[in-house]
Order: sequence, then structure tokens, then C-alpha cells
Amino acid sequence: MTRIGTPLSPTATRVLMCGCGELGKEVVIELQRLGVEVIAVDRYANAPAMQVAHRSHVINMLDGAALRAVIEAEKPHFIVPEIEAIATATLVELEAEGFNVIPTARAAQLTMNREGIRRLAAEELDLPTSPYHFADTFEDYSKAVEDLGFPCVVKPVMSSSGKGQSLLRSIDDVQKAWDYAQEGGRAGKGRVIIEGFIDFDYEITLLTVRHVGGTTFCAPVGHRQEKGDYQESWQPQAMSPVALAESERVAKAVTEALGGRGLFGVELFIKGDQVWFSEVSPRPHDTGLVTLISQDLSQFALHARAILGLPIPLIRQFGPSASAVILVEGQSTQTAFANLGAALSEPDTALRLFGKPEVNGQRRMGVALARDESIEAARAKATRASQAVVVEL
Ligand SMILES: Nc1ncnc2c1ncn2[C@@H]1O[C@H](COP(=O)(O)OP(=O)(O)OP(=O)(O)O)[C@@H](O)[C@H]1O
Ligand SMILES: NCC(=O)N[C@@H]1O[C@H](COP(=O)([O-])[O-])[C@@H](O)[C@H]1O
Ligand SMILES: [Mg+2]
Repeated sequence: MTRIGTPLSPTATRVLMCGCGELGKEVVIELQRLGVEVIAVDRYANAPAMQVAHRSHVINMLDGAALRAVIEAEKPHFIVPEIEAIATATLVELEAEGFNVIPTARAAQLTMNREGIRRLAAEELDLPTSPYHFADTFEDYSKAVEDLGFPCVVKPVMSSSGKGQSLLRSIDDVQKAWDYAQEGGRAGKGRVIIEGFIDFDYEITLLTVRHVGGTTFCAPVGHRQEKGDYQESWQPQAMSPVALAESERVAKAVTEALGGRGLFGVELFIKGDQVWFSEVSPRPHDTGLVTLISQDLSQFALHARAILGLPIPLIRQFGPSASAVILVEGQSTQTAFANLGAALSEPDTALRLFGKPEVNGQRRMGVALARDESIEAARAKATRASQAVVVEL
């Protein structure tokens, strides 16, 4: 029953993006292609998705009153969270008042905090996860580390892209991991999760789309992380049929529990035929950037279709593909990217430069994409393209 009006007119179909990074930018582009009116919101001006939206607002998205004011003024048909750090309690209220939050306000709320999603997955759905404890004080944290033993992993309950995350190998790491977790959370100091280390063979993101016609899985995306942040991803990851079936079972259970319509990135650890649930994004996933070259409908196009209630009869996978991030380190508000001819000299390559207005420290500013005859060749080609880019601060 989907009907899309004319943007900037009384018939417009309006989407409000909460968060405007590289993932939101691609979603906005897909919505724009379908004639949707897009309002972009983030904490800083000229964020990537703002640059391709109809208009934008700069607010502190953790401030419930500010978020409510923007949403009441804009009256969007769909509110699309793009990051975890949003005043999700306000989204829950707005949903109860009749607004449509993607996929659901509860999904945004449960996944904003690692405790919410971990307890749902492990304790309610009985899905396999690493052993874990939560702690608010150094004392409780130390006890949890002692109980789980080394190696173990500590993360702020509110953080993403590895911020504040440490792998503890011995007693010597306990204090500095605590200090880093207290600095690194996106919403400031506070609670941490301590997880037993899973010695997996490989890890995947199972992109799962809940749409008007049911639930569809993309081919599994394999990836490599450093300090909790993604460096490269590829699709399809080779898996045993048993591990793939178990992965789909876990992804189906967790996405069904979160409900609503949209694309989810279900993160799983795999060892042999064994699968552990790690976490889930109720939105496109950074490792899913590979689908910009590996599928006819990227994860962003799938999210747009699912949000709007449009059918997804088939997802066509084009064969071995990879992505490699372009990380920039330093301080600049006018970063330039050179040597692009060399970066794109090979067939079946592509680049995304996100247009982030500032770098202060280390920031993901782009991604290189490639397809080839094998995963090894696609990964090597994407990495060559990424490394060929010359960054001028
Ligand atoms: N318990 C664990 N055992 C083994 N490795 C782990 C564990 N927890 C995290 N990791 C490693 O760290 C990576 C990042 O962890 P996690 O996804 O929880 O962090 P994040 O900050 O939410 O990252 P993102 O926002 O990019 O998803 C994982 O993909 C995995 O490689
Ligand atoms: N793992 C989550 C993730 O990749 N999120 C993506 O990064 C942006 C923030 O980037 P920034 O930190 O450079 O502002 C977010 O807006 C989202 O697009
Ligand atoms: Mg993760």
C-alpha cells in the first residue's frame, strides 16, 4: 500500500535520520532515489548524510527535549536511528504517541545499551553468547575479571566502533582497561560489560532484512577487526552448512524479538559448527559497506525498501567482493584525497569518500570496494585501492 508523494509538498513522504555518518548518507541517497523527503539530524554540522538530505538540524541527540522538539516540528512519517547514542526513551514515548520508529523504539533502546540486548539474547531468547558480567565499580569489575579469567574483553555498555574496548591478557591490563572504558564510552563514564574471550575461527555479520514479505538473509559478510574497529570486510564468507543454518536461526530469533521493519546487522562468532551471538545493529552495519559493490540491492537500498514497505523479491549477490577502510589520522578541517586515479585503476573497484568535515585523532573517512574471482583477490584489490589513496591533511 505504499504511496510516495512529492518532496517539499503536502503529499511528501518524510524520513528523519537520527545520525548522519557514512551509513546514514547511503540510506539517504537510496531514499532520495525514491523521492522521499529527508531531514537529517546529528550532533555536528555538515555531517555526511546532511550533505545529501533536503535539510538538517544540529542537536544533542542524547537530549530528549531537543530530540522531541525537532521531531514534533518536522512530523516525519518515519524516524530512522543511525547510531546508538540517541535519547531512546524519548523515541519510546514518541512511538506511543503514534510516530513510527525504525525498526521499533524498543529495538533502538535495547541496542543502545549492551546490557539490554545481551540480556534479551542470552537470558530471554537463550541464544549462545560469551559468558559475561556487568559492573559499575572497579571492585565489581575486578571480581568479574577474576571470575571470567584471562583473556577477557571489557567494553563500556554504551559505545561503538571499539571505543573504550580492551582485550585483557593478564593482571597488568586490569587498571588501564578500566580507565580506558571510563573515558571511551560515547555517553560518558559508567557501567561496563566484561565478556569471556571467544576464540573464534572467524566472525561474520549476517545482514538480515525484515520486510513486508518476510525475513531475508544476505550472504554472510566476513570481517577483520582491530581494537574493536572494522578494517576490512568481504562477502560471501565461506561457512559450513551447519554453521550457516545456526547463524540464520540466531539472526531470525533476535530480529524477530526486536520486531519492526528494516535491515539488521547480526554479529556472530563462529568456531567449526558452533555459533555465538555477539551483538546486533537494528540498522545498516559498517562491515556491510561491502554490499555497495557485492549486491544489486545494497544493505542501504534494502533498509530503504523495508522502511517504506516495498517488496524485496530477491537479493542478487555478484560474487567475491571486499571493502577496506580509509582511516585518516591527524588534525584537519580540509582533508583532501589524492592519487585517486591509481586507486581506481583496476577494474571492478569503487570508492566512497564520506565528506566528514573534520578529523581530530583517527577517523574513518572513506572506504575502497572491489570485486574479483576469489575472496583473497577481492580483499587484496580493495586493500590496494585503499592504500593507494593519498591523504593530505
Ligand atoms: N567476547 C569476545 N571474544 C572475542 N572477541 C571479541 C569479543 N567481544 C568483542 N570482540 C572483538 O571485538 C570486536 C568489536 O566488538 P563489539 O562489536 O562488541 O564492539 P563495538 O564497539 O560494538 O563495535 P561496532 O560498533 O563496530 O560493532 C568484535 O567484532 C570482535 O572482533
Ligand atoms: N560501528 C558503528 C558505525 O560505523 N557507525 C557509523 O559511523 C558514524 C560515526 O562516525 P564518526 O565516529 O566518524 O563520527 C555513524 O554515524 C555511522 O554512520
Ligand atoms: Mg560490533
